[in-house]
Amino acid sequence: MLEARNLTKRFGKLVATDDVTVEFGREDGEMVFIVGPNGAGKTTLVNLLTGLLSPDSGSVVLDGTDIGGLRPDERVHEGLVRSFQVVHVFEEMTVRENLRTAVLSERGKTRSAFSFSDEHEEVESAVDDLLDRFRLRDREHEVAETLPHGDRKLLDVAMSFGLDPKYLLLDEPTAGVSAEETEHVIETIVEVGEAEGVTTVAIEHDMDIVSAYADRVIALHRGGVLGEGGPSILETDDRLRRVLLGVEE
Ligand SMILES: Nc1ncnc2c1ncn2[C@@H]1O[C@H](COP(=O)(O)OP(=O)(O)OP(=O)(O)O)[C@@H](O)[C@H]1O
Repeated sequence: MLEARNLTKRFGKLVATDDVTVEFGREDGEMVFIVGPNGAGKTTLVNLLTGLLSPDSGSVVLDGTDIGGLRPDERVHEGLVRSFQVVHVFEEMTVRENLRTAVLSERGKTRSAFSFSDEHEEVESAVDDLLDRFRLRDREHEVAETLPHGDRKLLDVAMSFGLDPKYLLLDEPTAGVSAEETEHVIETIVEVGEAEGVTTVAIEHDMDIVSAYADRVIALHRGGVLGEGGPSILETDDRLRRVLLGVEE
């Protein structure tokens, strides 16, 4: 279980995260969407969870342990992995080479336990697995910068996945992806998360996607939690609906 307990973050006078207490994670993983109008504090919350920002007060607790003292890279080793709104891939490397760097980085921890040839085989087979799961097999020898945006995004998420997350936090995975590719991208991410029991937490602005794929929705507004529940709250919670539509402050 990943928990935010009474997290507060201020930028000067602005309270970007206001006493937020939320939990993520079921035994078999879940798909959680964080929604809210521009400036609601969605990215700030993700940055606090992953350690890119330190809270002014409150704590981040992973499986019962306060991880506030851990750097972002140390949190990755604990299974807390994030990807950014802007794709972070090695542009001049092929899809396969990119995925290999992620798998090698994850294995850096255990490298001494393998002989070179065993390790080589295991790495390549982990890369094959990612290519298949993220439906990138046809593209494996293509250079990242030439990929359509949807596949670049999938490559980016696949690289995060190569780091063996228990919790995968995605900042707007469908941002900049064409309408035709959006469903393919989100469907693939949801499918892989479900198959591996990974809890995926995604910031999302497209309410059709949230309705279709969420196990749970957390709505933020002015830094605080406005509502939380199954995707039906998008219809049934009138205030929440109006805030998301931008017709109520
Ligand atoms: N580093 C910073 N310094 C000052 N203000 C910041 C900083 N980061 C975020 N903010 C402010 O904090 C508030 C919350 O920002 P945040 O990016 O978390 O919102 P968001 O819900 O992710 O918005 P969007 O949907 O537009 O990405 C905003 O008013 C933003 O301008």
